[in-house]
Amino acid sequence: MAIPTYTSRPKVLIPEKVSPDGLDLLKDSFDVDQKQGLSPDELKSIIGDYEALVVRSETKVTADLLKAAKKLKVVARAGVGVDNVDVKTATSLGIIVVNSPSGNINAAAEHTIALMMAVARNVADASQSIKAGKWERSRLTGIEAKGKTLAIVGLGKVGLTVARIANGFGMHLIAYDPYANESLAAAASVTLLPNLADLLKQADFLTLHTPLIASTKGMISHAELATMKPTARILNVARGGMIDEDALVAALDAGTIAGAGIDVFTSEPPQPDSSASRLIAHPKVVATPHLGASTKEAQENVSIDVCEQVVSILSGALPRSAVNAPIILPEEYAKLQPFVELVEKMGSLYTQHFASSHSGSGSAAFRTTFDLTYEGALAELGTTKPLFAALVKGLLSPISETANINIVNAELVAKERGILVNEQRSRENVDTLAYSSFITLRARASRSASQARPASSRMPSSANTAQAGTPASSSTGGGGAEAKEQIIQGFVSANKPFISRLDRFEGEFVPQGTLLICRNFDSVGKIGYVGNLLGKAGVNIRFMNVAPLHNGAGVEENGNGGKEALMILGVDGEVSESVRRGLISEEGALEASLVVL
Ligand SMILES: NC(=O)C1=CN([C@@H]2O[C@H](COP(=O)(O)OP(=O)(O)OC[C@H]3O[C@@H](n4cnc5c(N)ncnc54)[C@H](O)[C@@H]3O)[C@@H](O)[C@H]2O)C=CC1
Ligand SMILES: O=C(O)C(=O)COP(=O)(O)O
Repeated sequence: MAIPTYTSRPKVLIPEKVSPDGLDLLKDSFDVDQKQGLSPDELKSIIGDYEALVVRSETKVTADLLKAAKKLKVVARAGVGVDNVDVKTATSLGIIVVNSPSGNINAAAEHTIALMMAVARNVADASQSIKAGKWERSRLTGIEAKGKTLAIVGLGKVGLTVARIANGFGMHLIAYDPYANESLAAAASVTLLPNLADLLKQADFLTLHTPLIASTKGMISHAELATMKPTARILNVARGGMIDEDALVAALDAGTIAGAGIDVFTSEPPQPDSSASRLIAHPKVVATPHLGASTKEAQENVSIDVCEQVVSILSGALPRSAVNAPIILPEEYAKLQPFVELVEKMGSLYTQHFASSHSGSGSAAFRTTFDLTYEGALAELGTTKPLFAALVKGLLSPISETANINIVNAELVAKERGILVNEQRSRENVDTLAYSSFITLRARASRSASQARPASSRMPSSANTAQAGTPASSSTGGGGAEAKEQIIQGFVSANKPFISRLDRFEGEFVPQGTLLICRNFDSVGKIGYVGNLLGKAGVNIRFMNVAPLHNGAGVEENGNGGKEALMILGVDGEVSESVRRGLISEEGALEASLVVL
């Protein structure tokens, strides 16, 4: 991701109660709007103004909402579960979803223990009874945790923390989790069982700590409850949909389950007459309104955790806990950042300079294969995902409105557009060059004669290379019908990207601003001719570089012995199509293309 540029301060929307500790981190650089109680329609109507959205579990971040969020770069979930976020749609739109995977673990585990003890000792019932002026010691006799079997489904972060606390109570601990870490389980004195059925039979207390996913949705229903001891008590501080609420109410009514402590429901807040409401109302149930993460400490943790990540993302850096993006170590990303800019420029230069000869943007009919070779120190890097994303972004940004391409969606977008990229690492040539790393982009477009198109079709308007009567096979931009290899090479020096080779021509230039790239025979008067014409058109030349042929490759000479070269002009002011065309003449250039980088 290149560092984003904003015309005004980016805006962050907080539609739920999030601890101010994290929000303070945002306020220095961003406009932070806290707007609680918005309806889905109200949220949708304003989301288009925001670069970041920070939510907890109440806000439903649907596909509909995300599609209306034209500027959104990040959805930050101040908590663990992202089941209220349509991560798939966010991914396809290039929106990063981050969460706080460990900020509220302890709070959720302690709340589970609180519910377990409340259910074991009838705490809620006893409290209501005494407040009503009763003194019911006999009816409210409870059971002890010590010596009982606590059965844990999902031995992840919360499940293990519950196990460690329960171990101190002298409970017997068993768990079912096909993906659990065996040594962590053993260290917490938990015996892992191979299946759920065995676990359910032995449970005095059953507690659920998995995410709500296809394999856990409705995992405890009539059949499962029927296999449990009638004295068993059930706890759920994970997600509502994992227990069939109607089945649990029926088992509590029938006395085949003794009690339950429930924090999470299928509808939150519960709709009147819903299965969630019936469960909450049941006398054998201790219910809390999704309070697992609601401690001062946990809210501070998750708020700071996700707000730091929002700051990173909006500043062009990588988050540490992205749900839908590969994690890259910050130090590795820092090394890559200047090359990210270079590769994006190379991609954009390719599309603008070469695309007129074959659709470099990789439409279905013009499949182009790109080889990106990283040489030198870059060859040692662990990941090159940001470079891949930068190439896809660079290739497409001159011709597509969907500029929001990043490491989250680059692969998907490339696949959709038929862009094939092979990445290679090489240590060749390093010692012969002054800079320690450089990158070569080779593009091979293959198309059949039947796929040849009129010059105007699928052409980016800026990809305006034209030619002046020389053999097409030796051009740098426009070309004949045959598939050819095009090369762009670049390097970074003092954190600044440079292009060092453009096809058969070698010469350094900074890929920045508006450039006129002219191919011509290097002979007296050319520069004067071009300069004069641009001057008359009010176009100021900022710099000019001449790039001769690379290693004498494909030398062509005009009748007067003039060799081919590229003239690269950095210009200020608008270069009209007629001015560009005017550069192409006997006295001027053979080709001229205008690129904006
Ligand atoms: N009520 C609340 O306020 C809170 C609820 N939570 C919820 O608690 C749950 C657990 O959170 P963490 O422990 O942080 O997650 P985690 O990802 O660390 O652990 C989940 C565990 O479930 C296991 N698992 C996955 N599929 C399974 C299956 N089919 N059968 C058995 N085990 C399976 C995984 O292997 C993993 O070990 C999540 O649903 C989270 O949203 C977390 C914090 C607060
Ligand atoms: O972190 C989680 O998964 C939670 O369920 C906490 O939800 P909350 O942020 O309290 O709405």
